[in-house]
Amino acid sequence: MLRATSNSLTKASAWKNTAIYSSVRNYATPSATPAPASDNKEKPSLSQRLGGTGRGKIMEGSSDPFASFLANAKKPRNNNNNNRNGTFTPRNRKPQQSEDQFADAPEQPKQQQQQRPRNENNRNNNSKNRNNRQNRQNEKQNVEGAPAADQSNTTTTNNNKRNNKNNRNNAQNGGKKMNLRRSQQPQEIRTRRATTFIDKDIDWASFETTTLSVEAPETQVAATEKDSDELVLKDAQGDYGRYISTGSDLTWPPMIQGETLSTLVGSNPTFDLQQKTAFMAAVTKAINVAKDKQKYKLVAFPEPPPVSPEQLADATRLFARPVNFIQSISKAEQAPETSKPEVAFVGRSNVGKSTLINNLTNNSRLVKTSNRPGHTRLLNFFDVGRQITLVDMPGYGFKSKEEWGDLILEYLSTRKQLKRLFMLIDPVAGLKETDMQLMSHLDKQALSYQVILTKRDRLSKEAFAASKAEIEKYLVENAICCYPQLLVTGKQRSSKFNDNEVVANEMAKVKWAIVNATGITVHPPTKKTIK
Ligand SMILES: Nc1nc2c(ncn2[C@@H]2O[C@H](COP(=O)(O)OP(=O)(O)OP(=O)(O)O)[C@@H](O)[C@H]2O)c(=O)[nH]1
Ligand SMILES: [Mg+2]
Repeated sequence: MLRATSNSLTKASAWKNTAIYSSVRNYATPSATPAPASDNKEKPSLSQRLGGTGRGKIMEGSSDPFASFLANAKKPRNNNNNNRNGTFTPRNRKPQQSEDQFADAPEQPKQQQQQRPRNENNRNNNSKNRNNRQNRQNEKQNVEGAPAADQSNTTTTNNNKRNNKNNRNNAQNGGKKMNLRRSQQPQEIRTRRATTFIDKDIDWASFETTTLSVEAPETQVAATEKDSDELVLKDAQGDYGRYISTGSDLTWPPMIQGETLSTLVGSNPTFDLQQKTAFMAAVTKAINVAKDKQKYKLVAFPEPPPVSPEQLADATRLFARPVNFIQSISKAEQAPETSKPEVAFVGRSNVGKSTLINNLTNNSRLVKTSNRPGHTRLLNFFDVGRQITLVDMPGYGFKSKEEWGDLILEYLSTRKQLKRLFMLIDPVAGLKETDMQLMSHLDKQALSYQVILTKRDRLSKEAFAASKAEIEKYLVENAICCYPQLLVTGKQRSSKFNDNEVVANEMAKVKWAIVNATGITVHPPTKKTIK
């Protein structure tokens, strides 16, 4: 078991041994060793540096991310082996860890066995198929991240089509059903050591160095109309929308907590220095014009307006359009180059991410699902109606692997097309430590996310309401970039708990939330569809 409380480990060193730390270190806070808290007190605050009066807060226990960003912004980032500090860090090298830290993680040989062929179709095809060589070649391409869609161009026979279908499934599931000889497997796969990406045994909260809080709307002091006008951040509609992305229909409240934003902006590497500087200058100005600075705090989350029948119809129309698998990737830089807005689904393994994508698109065969946790192993991209992209992700927590966590975090940190992350939570299990840890990470990265409660059909009305209330309470008290409205999904089936009509309505709301997050206008129906 992973023991963060082990005497041999200090808290700080345990934190450094985690995947999320190493990812944050590489993408968010370039300095390898955070400066001690005492050092930070000496520095001028962020808003002071920007000409303000010093409300910008220096993060305790780590270097100011904005300062780090300034220091390192010009340095080219090498994705291979060199980190931003110019120090050599082999990509697969693990952070130092004590021998027993990942003692529960299965060693690699077991993993290799899992990746040996288990696909009935594949095996049959391989024994009978005269196009074995082509089949193997296709599989190899899959492993290397080649888009499955491209492979369909090469199909000429039925056998080949079957092979491609298998290969596509292989691609989506991380090559799990590969029929490669050991010597053909990429070195990277063979040498990996299985472990979980965020482990529940770690007391993550104790490693927090920054406290970001949200005040409930009732406790806020109303601004005068003039102040409000001055405080409105017009820039929010532009490049900075992502920091406070709430969808096109929402009006963001006039005041924003400068401390929170300075932390968020500073730690988000997606925007360039110029953008950050301009944005922070605007925030600093907004904070400074407030008459009583102590009273002006973040105005929590905006309330979402009710969804109109027309909006629901628009969303339903979009998801009735053709859906195509685009590509599976094992490295963030392989992500398809598309300008379409994107939403991604993240959550613990087995929470129902892949199933939700199937339900949304009404195609139960689009993504492979399984009651075995850890089924999806790559990021899978799907085009919906040529307007938006959906991304299915591997799960974290039970049966997850460190490299999947790295892949997810790298994708989240670098993908500009990403408009909102949908975070799935199973209300039967409730919020887990790993969920909270990810939320905290997203808050620091200023990535907006919305919670979807899955498996509604597995709980009675009362039990579901209780679980939902508990999760909502946590979000209100802790989450920052979380969209205020919780969504719900469940299987359409007759069970003593289930109300199919309610579940169908909820699904329409999820569809609308996606349309809203991406900010698209759904194309009107064509003449053909009107007939
Ligand atoms: N009853 C019920 N079962 C569900 C629901 N959604 C998913 N499941 C089941 O939960 C299991 C896991 O579903 P997946 O969609 O594969 O879960 P995942 O989050 O993609 O899992 P990984 O790929 O392993 O991370 C499957 O057996 C699904 O049938 C739901 O809303 N209700
Ligand atoms: Mg899945």
